[in-house]
Amino acid sequence: MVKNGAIVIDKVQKIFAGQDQQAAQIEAVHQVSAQIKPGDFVAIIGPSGCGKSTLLRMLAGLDQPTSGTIAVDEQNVTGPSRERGLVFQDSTLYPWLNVEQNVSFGLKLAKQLSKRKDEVQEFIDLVGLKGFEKVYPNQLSGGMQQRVALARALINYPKVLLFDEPFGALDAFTRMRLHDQLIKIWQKHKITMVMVTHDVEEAVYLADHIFAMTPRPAILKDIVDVDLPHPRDRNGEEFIALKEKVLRILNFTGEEGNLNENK
Ligand SMILES: Nc1ncnc2c1ncn2[C@@H]1O[C@H](COP(=O)(O)OP(=O)(O)OP(=O)(O)O)[C@@H](O)[C@H]1O
Repeated sequence: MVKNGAIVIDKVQKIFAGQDQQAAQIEAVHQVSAQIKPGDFVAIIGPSGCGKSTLLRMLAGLDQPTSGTIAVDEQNVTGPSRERGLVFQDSTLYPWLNVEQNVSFGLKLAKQLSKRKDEVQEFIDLVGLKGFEKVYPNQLSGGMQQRVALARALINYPKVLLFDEPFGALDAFTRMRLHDQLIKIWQKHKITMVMVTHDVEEAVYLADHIFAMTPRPAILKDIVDVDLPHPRDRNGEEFIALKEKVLRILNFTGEEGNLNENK
């Protein structure tokens, strides 16, 4: 199978209507243009409420730009597609289905389960959940639930995987383990990854390119390239210098409230 996953974002703007006629419109994303090459890992970082999730939702096809276009492999994104997998912070697993059933749910809907049953186990193994096939979501830790969500997205062989703070609710130790697992999966499957995160260290640890956004409306302020081999040393000089560079671009001075909602 030919895997691409090239993304072209062209002058994308998103304006939300106010709640009623008197309420002001909200411009969440302003004229963002960028190109993401197949197999790149991009992190989108910016202040809370700046418009990161809105941009990601438009990449997913869950929202449409007010103006501008987004294309994946030269096809305009007009709605959700199995070729663009999604993993959110609170990935909702079906509580009445066990791990195996959650991962295979999409295959069952597409009537492909009997043909591709072996792959269900393959992806459960890939995310490190061997032995947990019959366990239900309420018996899993948050990190394990996120890995089920990842396996569920991966089984569709997406060209692009979109993440909205997938590890935001996890403790630091679990998050670091999942970072390493995700990098291995990314290297094996060569999927284009786009991850919204608040965490500068997470961005520098995972991404090839970091899109630094301004406070709302999100404008692409700068792109920081991270040219360090994996696995990256979080305490390495270059790593720390890159973290500082991103923080400088985001104008983070260390003062309280600096990375919080701006308006
Ligand atoms: N459906 C909507 N209708 C109206 N306004 C919206 C809608 N979705 C988002 N917004 C507004 O757009 C702005 C950007 O929101 P968005 O969720 O994209 O920010 P974010 O950068 O992802 O924030 P955070 O990091 O806190 O999750 C916010 O002011 C938000 O209130």
